[in-house]
Amino acid sequence: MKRGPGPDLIDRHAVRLFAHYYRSRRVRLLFYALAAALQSLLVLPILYLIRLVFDQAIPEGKADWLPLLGGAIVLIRLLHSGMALWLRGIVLDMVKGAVQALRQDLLDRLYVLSREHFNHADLDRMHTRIVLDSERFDTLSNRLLSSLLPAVFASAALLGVVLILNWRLVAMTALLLPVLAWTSRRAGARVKADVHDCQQAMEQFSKGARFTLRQMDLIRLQACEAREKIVQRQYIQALSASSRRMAMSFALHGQIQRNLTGWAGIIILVAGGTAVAQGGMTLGDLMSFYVAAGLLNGQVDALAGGIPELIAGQEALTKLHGLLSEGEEQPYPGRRRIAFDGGVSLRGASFAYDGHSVLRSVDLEIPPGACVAIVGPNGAGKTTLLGLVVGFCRPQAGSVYASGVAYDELDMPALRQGMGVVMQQQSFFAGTVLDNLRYGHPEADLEAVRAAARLALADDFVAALPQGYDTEMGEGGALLSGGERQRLAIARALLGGPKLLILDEPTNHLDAEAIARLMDNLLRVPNRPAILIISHDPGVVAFADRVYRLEQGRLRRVSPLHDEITLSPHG
Ligand SMILES: Nc1ncnc2c1ncn2[C@@H]1O[C@H](COP(=O)(O)OP(=O)(O)OP(=O)(O)O)[C@@H](O)[C@H]1O
Repeated sequence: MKRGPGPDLIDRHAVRLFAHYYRSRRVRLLFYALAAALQSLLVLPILYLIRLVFDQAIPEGKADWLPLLGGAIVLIRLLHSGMALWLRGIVLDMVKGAVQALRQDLLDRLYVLSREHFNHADLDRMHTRIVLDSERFDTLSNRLLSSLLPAVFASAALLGVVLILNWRLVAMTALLLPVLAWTSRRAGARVKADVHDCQQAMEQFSKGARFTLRQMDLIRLQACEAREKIVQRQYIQALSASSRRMAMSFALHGQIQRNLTGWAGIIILVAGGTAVAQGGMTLGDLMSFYVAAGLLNGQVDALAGGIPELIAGQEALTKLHGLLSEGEEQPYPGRRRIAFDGGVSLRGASFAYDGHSVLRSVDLEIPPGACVAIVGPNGAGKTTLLGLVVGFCRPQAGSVYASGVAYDELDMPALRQGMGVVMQQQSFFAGTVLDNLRYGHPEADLEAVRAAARLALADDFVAALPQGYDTEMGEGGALLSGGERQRLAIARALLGGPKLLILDEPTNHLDAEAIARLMDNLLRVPNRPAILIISHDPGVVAFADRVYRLEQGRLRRVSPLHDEITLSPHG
């Protein structure tokens, strides 16, 4: 597997993204930091009491002081614990709020991205990032605010204490600092590379598992079970090996830090013990110094031990930054809402996919209430043309208009409320027939749903299903036939009472009699919508008021009875 990123330990995009989600919480954060600092100061009276025990109570034989001093220390520790719990509550509120905001932004971002972006993106990877990396942001935030920030304050307070108690001893232990910094950087770079590899292996594994779940039919039909199992096993092995490597480098990092801070304790014992033996320091001073240094040691351990998690969180944030800032956005950002009458026109519209020209200066008029059919060979660009009408993509030249207003000005989600669309690949989710039909129109009552279903020739077969409209459809509508799905897709498109009905090959699962009945129904829909229909079926095209033929990027109007309507998909 490819090794991870270079030696730069800090990524500024990740830091900025983190700061972004805590900026609005900065007052709370400041309050929390002050409270955490106050909490860390509680160690001072404990150190003072320890000093009293060794410098006065024991040497002066004041045994009755000892329970009192011990009790005072216990009380201060209880106060410390109470504050710790209270601070934890504050941190959790902040962290969960920030994670919620990040997840919201990630999902909101999806609605901004264009259809082309989704067509090109690795959706499984995007899914893994949204779910796992936002969880890593949670872990990172918790670690940073709950343990690292208090550890910084506590370390500062304890450092002050040990400096006051004996700065020479501190200076001696400070000799270890350059070693600490150097090893930390080296070990950190290794941790970063291993974290990167492990997160990539996790994405690959997740992607593989989702492929198996989604493409089981394909795998079986192509007899690829054995091959898939080998590939999945490789992903699992890679994940296992990289997560082991990552855990080992976390452990190595921790051990190096712990050893170095442990050496500091030895220096204190040797140098401090010598000072006491030579009368340069009291035993009480040494004991409180030793306890303070021990506590400082614990805090430094907490700081150093958190570094691997910070690195893992940073990696996650870098990827999330990419998700939030990259990608092609939806083509029409307009806000204007209009009373849409179903009329759409394209004027001089040209469209190319990455330089591959599909539509050339196309003019198309769909008057309100008219039925317009488009025919043409496979790959001519009919679905692309439909994408322009729906506003999924915008022409590189020319414009599209709804009721005479350019799409550039329009609020597209509002405009689409006036459209009913049946794409070639219908979208159904695991849920009941009713859930699927009402998607987008939750207010529709059962009678309205049934009326739409009757027009789409779906009501009879749905009523005959075991649970009628409450029958489960399965993922993608897998529990129904192709023709049944097609009728339901048309019913859903009709449900909102659209002004423009757009149908891309809506009848390829229907027989001639069903097509005739369906077309007849569509033309008798109350408040008849305009209809744009792409079809190779003569039975469909015969119902159209206008027929256009799309070939080699050009759209020509042809007579419905004319020979030019070659309906074969092959031209
Ligand atoms: N998202 C895309 N990115 C790049 N090229 C695309 C994309 N979608 C379609 N194409 C290409 O654009 C051309 C027109 O495709 P389109 O789907 O519009 O044709 P069509 O007339 O609807 O075909 P069919 O009758 O087979 O459904 C084809 O050459 C196709 O390969």
